[in-house]
Amino acid sequence: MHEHGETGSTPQEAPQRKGFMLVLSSPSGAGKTSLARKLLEVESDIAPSISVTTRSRRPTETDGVDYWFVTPEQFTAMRDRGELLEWANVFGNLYGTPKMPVEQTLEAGSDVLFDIDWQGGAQLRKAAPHDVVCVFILPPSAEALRHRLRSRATESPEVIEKRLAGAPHEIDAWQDYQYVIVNDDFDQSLANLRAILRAERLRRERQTRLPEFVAQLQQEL
Ligand SMILES: Nc1ncnc2c1ncn2[C@@H]1O[C@H](COP(=O)(O)OP(=O)(O)OP(=O)(O)O)[C@@H](O)[C@H]1O
Ligand SMILES: Nc1nc2c(ncn2[C@@H]2O[C@H](COP(=O)(O)O)[C@@H](O)[C@H]2O)c(=O)[nH]1
Repeated sequence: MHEHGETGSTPQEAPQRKGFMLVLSSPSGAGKTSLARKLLEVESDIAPSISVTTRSRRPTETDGVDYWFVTPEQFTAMRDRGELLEWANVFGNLYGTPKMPVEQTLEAGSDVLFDIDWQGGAQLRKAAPHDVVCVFILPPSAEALRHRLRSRATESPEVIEKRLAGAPHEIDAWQDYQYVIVNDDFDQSLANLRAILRAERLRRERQTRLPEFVAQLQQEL
């Protein structure tokens, strides 16, 4: 039975949330970018962190949407000015997270979604252990990973083989992540990711108005 409004008491303001950082990492080609894109389409109150990178832009990518594409000099200058929340060298290119947009989104009470490697995940966990939720995405098999990376064909065959060769080492990080999703069926993986997001939003410590709400509730009873 829906009891709301039946007592005649004044409806109270809904408790508000504290935003958190949702980090997706995986070996290259496991599907984290596809899952991240879809999650942003179907969920609200979550914004992507747009990284800066020195990697060349793929034809399918847009500057300022997928990444901010910068020169090594621009990257180093940003890093040295302390403008990056984390950064790493991944497969010979530099990648980093601009600090200010993340801080602004969190302060506004929304969540931030990161598609970053294990080195970045470790740096964020160290900087803000209570505000980071880490999800590791695994491929269902070695063959599936090879197939996904090769058929995506966004890199040269040499770079694809380099990324595949690095996969066992990247996978080593899986035990540092709170959640693990084996990305076999895409829709199921998305549903699991949405379940994580929903549950993490309900954590007591993220519902910032709960103490007042509960105190008022107890007073009125
Ligand atoms: N569950 C899935 N089943 C089949 N194909 C998938 C699945 N998830 C993603 N893919 C495909 O696998 C390829 C790699 O996915 P994606 O680019 O999202 O990987 P990634 O983890 O972000 O890789 P990278 O780290 O290299 O950026 C894409 O072509 C994508 O469409
Ligand atoms: N530590 C960081 N890693 C990042 C960041 N942005 C992306 N990445 C990771 O790099 C690899 C390769 O990405 P690709 O787009 O070239 O395929 C992948 O694991 C990304 O998650 C970042 O800002 N920091």
